[in-house]
Parts: sequence; C-alpha cells; structure tokens
Amino acid sequence: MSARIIDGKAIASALRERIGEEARAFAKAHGAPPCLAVVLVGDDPASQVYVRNKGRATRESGMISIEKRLPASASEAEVAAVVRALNEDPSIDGILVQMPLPVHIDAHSVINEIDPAKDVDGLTETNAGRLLLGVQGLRPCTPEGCVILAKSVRDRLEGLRAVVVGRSILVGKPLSLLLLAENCTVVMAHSKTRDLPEICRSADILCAAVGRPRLIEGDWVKKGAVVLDIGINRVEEDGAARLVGDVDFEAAKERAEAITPVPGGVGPMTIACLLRNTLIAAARRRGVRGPAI
Ligand SMILES: NC(=O)C1=CN([C@@H]2O[C@H](COP(=O)(O)OP(=O)(O)OC[C@H]3O[C@@H](n4cnc5c(N)ncnc54)[C@H](OP(=O)(O)O)[C@@H]3O)[C@@H](O)[C@H]2O)C=CC1
Ligand SMILES: Nc1nc(=O)c2c([nH]1)NC[C@@H]1CN(c3ccc(C(=O)N[C@@H](CCC(=O)O)C(=O)O)cc3)C=[N+]21
Repeated sequence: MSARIIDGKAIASALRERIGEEARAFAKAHGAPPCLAVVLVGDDPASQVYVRNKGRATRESGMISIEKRLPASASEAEVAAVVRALNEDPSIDGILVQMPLPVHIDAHSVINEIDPAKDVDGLTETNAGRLLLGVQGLRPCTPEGCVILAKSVRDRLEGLRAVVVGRSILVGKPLSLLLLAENCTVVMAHSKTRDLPEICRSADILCAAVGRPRLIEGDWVKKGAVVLDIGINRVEEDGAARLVGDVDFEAAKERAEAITPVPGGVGPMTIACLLRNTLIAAARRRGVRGPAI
C-alpha cells in the first residue's frame, strides 16, 4: 500500500492561521505587531527566494517584516554591527541571519552577536545550551516543524526509534535533541556512519537532513515507518530544474506508512515555526506568556 503523504503545506497553513490571530491580538494589546528582521548577506539566489517568502509569510500573519541586505563583500564587523543595532532597537522582536554567509565571515561569531531573546532561529550558544538542558528557550524552526509533523502521524513518540541522518547545527543535531526530549530512542547518523542502510532500516521515524538528492533508498525504509525528508536539493532532470529531497520518494512511499514530500513537506513548517518563534519572542520580551499554540 502506498504511504499517506504528510501535507506539510496544509499543516503549516493552519498553524499560520492561528499565529495570525494571536499576532493581531498581540498588536491590540501592545500597540504594535511583532516584528521580524532578516539579515541577508550577498546574493545567493536560493537565499533571496527564501527571504522573500519569509517576508511575505510574516506580513500575511499580521506581523512586520524588515530586511537588512548587505553586499557579499561586507566584512564580519559590518554584519556584526547590523546585528547589534537590531539587538538595541526595541521595535525588533526577532532576528534571523540567513545562512549560508560568505566564506570570509565566521557564521558562529555573527550568530552569537544576536540577543538570545530575539534569536528566533534558536542558534545562539544560549538557546542551543537551553535545548541541551531542556529548559525554556527558542528552539530551531526546522526541527520544531519536523516534530509537529511526526506528531501529526503518531500521537505519542515515546519509545519510538528515531534515526536522524545529518548532524548540522541548523537541523540534524537540534532535531535529535528534540526527539530525545519526546522520549524517542535516537540514533544520530552522519557521513562517517557505517552500515547506514541497516541503521535506517531500524527506524520507526526516519529523518533525512543531508543535502544529497535521493541518498536514502526505498529499501532503507522499514515497512510502516514515518519518513521526514528535510533535504531541499535543486536538480536538473530531463532538461528541467526541480526540487528533490534526500529520500527517493517514489520508492520510499511504497514502504513507509507516512512520508513528507519535497516541496510541500518540512519547508513550509520551517516558516510557520519561525513566525511562531517571533510571536513567542515578542511575548516573552514584554513579560507576558507566549502563544498557546
Ligand atoms: N526544509 C527546510 O526547511 C530546510 C532544509 N534544509 C535542507 O536540509 C539539507 C541539510 O541541510 P544542513 O543540515 O544545513 O546541511 P549540512 O551540509 O550542514 O549538513 C549535512 C549533514 O549530512 C551529513 N552527510 C553528508 N553526506 C552524508 C552521507 N553520504 N551519509 C550520511 N550523512 C551525510 C554530514 O555529515 P558530517 O557532519 O559527517 O559532515 C552533515 O552532518 C539540505 O538539503 C538543506 O537544503 C536546511 C534547512 C531547512
Ligand atoms: N538562518 C537560517 N535559518 C533557516 O531556517 C534557513 C537558513 N538560514 N538558510 C537556508 C535554510 C533553508 N530553509 C528553508 C525554508 C523554507 C523552505 C520552503 O518553504 N520550501 C518550500 C519550497 C520552496 C521552493 O520552491 O524553493 C517547500 O519545501 O515546499 C525551504 C528551505 C531555511 N533555512
């Protein structure tokens, strides 16, 4: 039987609807809507598209979107200065520095300039540490979106075996920690992992965040597994440009119970969770409870 396709676009759209309502209530109570600032350095075409989409989604949810663009030649000090100015601006609730940064800029240093209270990507040392400790903080958006999608299929994740392929700071590592917090038994796999197919076959929840088109083959998927495909890879096929994930979707859907498509799976959830984090940051900065969503 063919798998159920997890409609990330629809789930994200429902979440954004509720965030929009909360944002409007917030604006009434506090005199201004939450405000997200996105810092974009250079002119990477994929980043331009994401930043434009984020801006549109932010406005659609009744929030304010600000973009700070710098040329690819900007120095680390210049980027850091922009981030510090946003930290000090009381009208800004959330700051996101779009990755990747040009190679001459140390991403870790720039991210650490962000005020942890405005770090809606959850990437500063403070928020990463809070995730590790399991205390209140802002969580990275893509991993959060993945957990919501997994829960849309399985009410309780407790005791399930989760395999996360990829251990980046942005996706794989925080996703492993969030699944651990849900009481999954988590295996973190990466480029040095031996017997990757065998390890994947043991997964009740299989998460792929690698950045290699269709690396995960159909027969690496256990029958009845939930597959979350985080990869976004642009490939040329039959003379046309298209987006594919890290999982061989057509083959995997014959074995999985449920699977996310690319596009229309995890990607839209990342944006919805970014908006939710902006709302949470805006509320906490004013000392009120965050949204109940
Ligand atoms: N849907 C969304 O919202 C988002 C999607 N993405 C997409 O997710 C993918 C991953 O992104 P990101 O985490 O930033 O990528 P990175 O390149 O930072 O990390 C890739 C990870 O995959 C591992 N890896 C590479 N090759 C293999 C292999 N052959 N077998 C097993 N593991 C391997 C690497 O291992 P090692 O550590 O050993 O090098 C590394 O941990 C990309 O396609 C990206 O576009 C990213 C962010 C959000
Ligand atoms: N600081 C930072 N935080 C990020 O969260 C971050 C980042 N940098 N750099 C790049 C990656 C990538 N990313 C995506 C977000 C949405 C979609 C998305 O909405 N994708 C649509 C399709 C979009 C398209 O057609 O290109 C989908 O999957 O359906 C994809 C990818 C966030 N990232």
